[in-house]
Amino acid sequence: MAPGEPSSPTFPDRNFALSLTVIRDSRPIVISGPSGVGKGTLYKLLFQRHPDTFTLSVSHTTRGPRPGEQDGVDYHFVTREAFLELKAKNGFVENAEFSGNLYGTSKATIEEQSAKGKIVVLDIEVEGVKQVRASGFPARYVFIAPPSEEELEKRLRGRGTETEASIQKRLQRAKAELDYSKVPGVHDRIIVNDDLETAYKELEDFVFAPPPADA
Ligand SMILES: Nc1ncnc2c1ncn2[C@@H]1O[C@H](COP(=O)(O)OP(=O)(O)OP(=O)(O)O)[C@@H](O)[C@H]1O
Repeated sequence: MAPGEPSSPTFPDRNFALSLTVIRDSRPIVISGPSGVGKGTLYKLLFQRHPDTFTLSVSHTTRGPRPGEQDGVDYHFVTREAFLELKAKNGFVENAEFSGNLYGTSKATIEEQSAKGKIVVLDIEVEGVKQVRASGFPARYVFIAPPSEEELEKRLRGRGTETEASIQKRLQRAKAELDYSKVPGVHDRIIVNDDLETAYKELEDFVFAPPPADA
């Protein structure tokens, strides 16, 4: 190029180009799928490659904070009484009890996080997905499926975070989750997480797609 000649912008890669894309559909994104399928891996990549665009929803819980956990960052830590009061006021899009503790995603939290200009991502279980759908709260739904049950088991074992009993419980639950994912109209997109980069690109394309006319 001759000195003084105007330069045309060139993008080093597609990720950089996409990171400049303004997201057109601002509804929260509900990600579900069996434990160990790679949901966290996929949305962490999305957050990393598009800084300041997304935020993970902060749940309410009645369990006590673990060392290092911060109120308002990891969870909103509340008393059982406060949780039930909010639930009575229809303040949750979804809630559930696990091991004697209550967990839920509040409408106010999603609205506050959205008001900061971020796209809120919810990582929730199938029962939660059903509740968000039933609540009528506007959202889009993506299900992450494993290439096979064998591969799911391999990933759960490979992660090294679960006991044998926990692995069996998660695999059992995975069967019901995979069955539910086949019900027409529940999810807007089903992504098979076989090759990570391929699955990531599918997620990225879904997330940056314009809203449908009826959304
Ligand atoms: N496409 C892939 N190919 C191979 N391994 C993968 C792939 N995606 C994720 N993994 C691995 O699978 C394991 C489970 O992934 P991850 O923890 O993201 O699952 P998850 O769906 O978020 O699970 P949970 O619901 O229990 O939090 C991790 O060790 C991760 O590195």
